[in-house]
Amino acid sequence: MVSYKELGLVNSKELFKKAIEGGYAIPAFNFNNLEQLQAIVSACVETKSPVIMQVSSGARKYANQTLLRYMAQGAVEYAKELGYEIPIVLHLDHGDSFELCKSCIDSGFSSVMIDGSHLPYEENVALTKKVVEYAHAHDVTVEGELGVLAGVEDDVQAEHHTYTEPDEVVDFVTRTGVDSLAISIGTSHGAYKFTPEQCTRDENGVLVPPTIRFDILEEIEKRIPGFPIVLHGSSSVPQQYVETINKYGGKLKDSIGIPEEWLRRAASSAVCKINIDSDGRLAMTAAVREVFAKDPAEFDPRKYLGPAREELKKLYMHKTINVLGSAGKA
Ligand SMILES: O=C(CO)COP(=O)(O)O
Ligand SMILES: O=C[C@H](O)COP(=O)(O)O
Ligand SMILES: [Zn+2]
Ligand SMILES: [Zn+2]
Repeated sequence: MVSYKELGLVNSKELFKKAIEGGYAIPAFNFNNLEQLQAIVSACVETKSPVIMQVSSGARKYANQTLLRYMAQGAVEYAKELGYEIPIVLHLDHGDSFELCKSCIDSGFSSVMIDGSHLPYEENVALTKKVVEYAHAHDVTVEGELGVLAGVEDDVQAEHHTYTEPDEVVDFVTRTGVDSLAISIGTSHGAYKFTPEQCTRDENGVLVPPTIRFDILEEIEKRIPGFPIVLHGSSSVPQQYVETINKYGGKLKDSIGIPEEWLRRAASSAVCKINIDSDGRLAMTAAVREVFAKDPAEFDPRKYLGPAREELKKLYMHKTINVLGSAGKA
């Protein structure tokens, strides 16, 4: 049993409070390996941004929960070495059971998500409340979810969005005691958020997706003013990465994300945590493919993971400065 406090990590409470007051959002970046961790920390130190480093079920399977926890502990020291102390939250992304949340809390996570959004409402309330009781006894913050995002979410595949029902949010947050609420307003996980048929084209022929449901976000904000809202599925799928990947042998078709202006708009409201994973995957893949295409004789992993890490750092700096507004807030 180890408390995150001994590891120099923080929970999300203060960060969310400041983010709502300041009209910006805290980045929540997923990590699975060393290069991603280095990119996250160095980007956020350089831009002086607080950060949430999150661990998905895929990451736990790939890299091992214990190793990832030690890496996050190392991140705190690494930031100091780089010359600036930033608040770092270690968060469980899409936790699916009480046992998993408990094991993360017991091993030093400072924040957990319990995603009961696929369950019937009363079961979601009961499960979330149980996690909150355990987490709060350890000063760990909890994110719950209402509404289901379309697309693949962990092992659950939903064909259509089930938008968050604004009428449910007051009951859910008061009965569960959650610290933040993830909502479904039309974003989705992965690099294929919209089909080209759902989009229109602007004067340059660039695909513009249909809008997300800001009206639902506004309704939710009216019901629970000042309560921290979380947006999942918030990658923008930068087209330059898609082009680079396809130029160097990749086959990504019709990859469309959430325009960054929309995320800026969300960040200036009660949305105070924005989850970005796919954009990082695209940045790394583009960089690796470019090295492989230009220098097929290369076989030192540092020679392709190094450029991937650099590209990822650039992407994350851009997100904190130009999209979320969290730069300078640490
Ligand atoms: O929501 C996410 C992680 O929980 C990530 O979303 P993206 O797939 O849009 O990056
Ligand atoms: O929400 C999903 C995240 O993007 C992580 O997905 P993953 O389980 O494939 O790591
Ligand atoms: Zn969910
Ligand atoms: Zn998610």
